[in-house]
Amino acid sequence: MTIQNLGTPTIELRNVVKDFTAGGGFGSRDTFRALNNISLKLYKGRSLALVGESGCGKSTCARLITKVHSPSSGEILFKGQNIEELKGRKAMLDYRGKVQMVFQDPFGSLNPTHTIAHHLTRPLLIHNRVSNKSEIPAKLEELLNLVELPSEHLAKYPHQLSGGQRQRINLARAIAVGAEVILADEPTSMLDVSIRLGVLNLMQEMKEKMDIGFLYITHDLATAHYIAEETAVMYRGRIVEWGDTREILRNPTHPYTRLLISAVPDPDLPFANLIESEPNYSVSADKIRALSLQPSEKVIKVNSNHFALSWKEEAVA
Ligand SMILES: Nc1ncnc2c1ncn2[C@@H]1O[C@H](COP(=O)(O)OP(=O)(O)OP(=O)(O)O)[C@@H](O)[C@H]1O
Repeated sequence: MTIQNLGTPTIELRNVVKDFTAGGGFGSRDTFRALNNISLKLYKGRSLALVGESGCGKSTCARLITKVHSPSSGEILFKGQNIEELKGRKAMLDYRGKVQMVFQDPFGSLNPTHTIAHHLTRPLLIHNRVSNKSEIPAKLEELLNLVELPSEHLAKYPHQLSGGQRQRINLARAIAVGAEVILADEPTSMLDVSIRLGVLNLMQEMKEKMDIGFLYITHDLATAHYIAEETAVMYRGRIVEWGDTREILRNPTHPYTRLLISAVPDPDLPFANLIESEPNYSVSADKIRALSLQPSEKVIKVNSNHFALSWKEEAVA
């Protein structure tokens, strides 16, 4: 499917800027620009990977989408409607049900004193996902089935499950409230390497079978190709390269993306085969970071769905 005929995005960010203000001494106030002119689109049944190192602004994007913060300027649209216009308890409950977050620490978002059944029953009731309480047991079984866990887990407590199983419960909870979009913030980075792929595969299935759209937030470009058709590479509050994930991996164009790829430690990763030329980037990482900071609004079109912000080439040479 080409990007042109995907319909209205479920979530769209248009030229979003986020400034944080910190109180300085003697009443002065410092402003820090965490997001600088961010535009992106998330479609149902597709994934967008938001990739970048710590502090680049990935989680701030998610916090703006979930209305924890408001943008300083720019717009965030849900199915074409500016989310700033969502007012009232019902509209907010509806939006919060449809736009769900899954966090890095699968234990942190579960209450150790409650069973898995309790964790899944509450959202079903709060978001009116069952018309009668008698429907709950079947619904709980269905949810566990969807995330490929045996129904015996319903009676267990979070500490009795593995990290991967707990993350599956968090995904089940998002399904329980009727999520159309899941903002998954480093969802596998605290899991053992051996079970990461299983969770990514489950997200892939949720995307394909339930038409859920994912914003997959990660510092690890190597995992983006598992579930994300598209990728946006962020550096210090800006998206420096974006478009088709395989195109970006095959032909990384912005020096910062090349730096990220050259930092992937494992040459045996399947995605390493996607890079046609060895990204033997001999310039220093500090130099690339410095040049990536130089403001540029000029966009290089690499192909129909692959773009990069321009940079001063002589600064890399
Ligand atoms: N509420 C806040 N007040 C002030 N600064 C903030 C606030 N939230 C985030 N920041 C700053 O904005 C920048 C981006 O933070 P953010 O958490 O979005 O980064 P990130 O890419 O998600 O990093 P990580 O992968 O470490 O979570 C950081 O420099 C952070 O210190």
